[in-house]
Amino acid sequence: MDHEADAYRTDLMTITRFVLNEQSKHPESRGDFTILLSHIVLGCKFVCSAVNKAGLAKLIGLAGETNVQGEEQKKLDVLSNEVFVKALISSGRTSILVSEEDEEATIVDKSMRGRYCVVFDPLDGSSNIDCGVSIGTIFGIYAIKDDHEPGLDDVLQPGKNMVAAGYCMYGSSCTLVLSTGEGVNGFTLDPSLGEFILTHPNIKIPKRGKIYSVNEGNAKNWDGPTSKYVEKCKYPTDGSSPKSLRYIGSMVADVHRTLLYGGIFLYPGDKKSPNGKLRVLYEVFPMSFLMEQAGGQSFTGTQRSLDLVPKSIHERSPIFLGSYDDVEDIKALYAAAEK
Ligand SMILES: O=P(O)(O)OC[C@H]1O[C@](O)(COP(=O)(O)O)[C@@H](O)[C@@H]1O
Ligand SMILES: [Mg+2]
Ligand SMILES: [Mg+2]
Repeated sequence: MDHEADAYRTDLMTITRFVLNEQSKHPESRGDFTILLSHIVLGCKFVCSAVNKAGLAKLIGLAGETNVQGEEQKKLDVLSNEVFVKALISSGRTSILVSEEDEEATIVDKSMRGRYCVVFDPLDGSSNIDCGVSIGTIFGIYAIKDDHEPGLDDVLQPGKNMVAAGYCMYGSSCTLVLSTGEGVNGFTLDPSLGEFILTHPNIKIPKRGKIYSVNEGNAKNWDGPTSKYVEKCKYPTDGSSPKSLRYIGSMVADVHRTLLYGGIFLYPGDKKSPNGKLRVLYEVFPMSFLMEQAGGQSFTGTQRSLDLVPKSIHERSPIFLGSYDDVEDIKALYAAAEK
């Protein structure tokens, strides 16, 4: 194909086309999910544009201060939350929303209700915003039964009941990774088209990886199995090479690298925080769902992460996720510690 023709390619698989194709495999589908997803995609594009302008925004006023027009500058995580709440409600396809930024779940007004509940972290890794490191949005979707008054029970469900999960990473490019329970696919935003294009079809995580990813500054408070595991990453006793350490401190970016290159990401519980830091509903579950769909595993230190049944919407859990064989190793250490 010559250059000119290449510039006008219309056979590109956009995310909308991709989801419509998936929808056509399910004749009973009413298209609600496709509409919901198109609203999530719009939210991601909006936040991506705001993140790209974050440095410039300081020229007209710092977050929390007033700009030259006398308007208050919103912090990016507050702004992102508003964007997603509005996008999700206006889709007319949601009944309950749970956001990291809102203490209570939002029950959608009767007139706008639909068949889905969305749990989300509107801006993950927000402490990294000011230094330009990759950050992201994480989301998980549950379906609710028709003619059902929505309540917390609809979202306090094990992660294995999710019908879809994904994240969008605002990095050197804007990448949306999605699973509807039939594998994992990655889409990159083409800024000139304003469309997410399928660039990473059918992502499979390598069975074993060469990288471990953890905040080692917490090591003095770790339990035995986590300490032993990290020690083995650095000083393997089976003749294998030591693993490399990579830790960005943005879950989306650390998990994205783990998904593509393999290895393990861990945020364990420790003496100070027995349940770790990451939130079950909108961090642990969506990422665990994607990891399993890509052939990897996710473990809490006691069980498969997706089997957890959360009791409250902002509950936390330790998490160990990544390549199948690497997670097997940490599972074996926890099993041995129980004996
Ligand atoms: O700084 P720490 O303790 O290593 O924690 C890093 C983790 O905290 C988070 O930033 C928490 O997410 P939020 O920014 O959404 O609160 C994760 O993205 C990341 O994995
Ligand atoms: Mg987060
Ligand atoms: Mg957040």
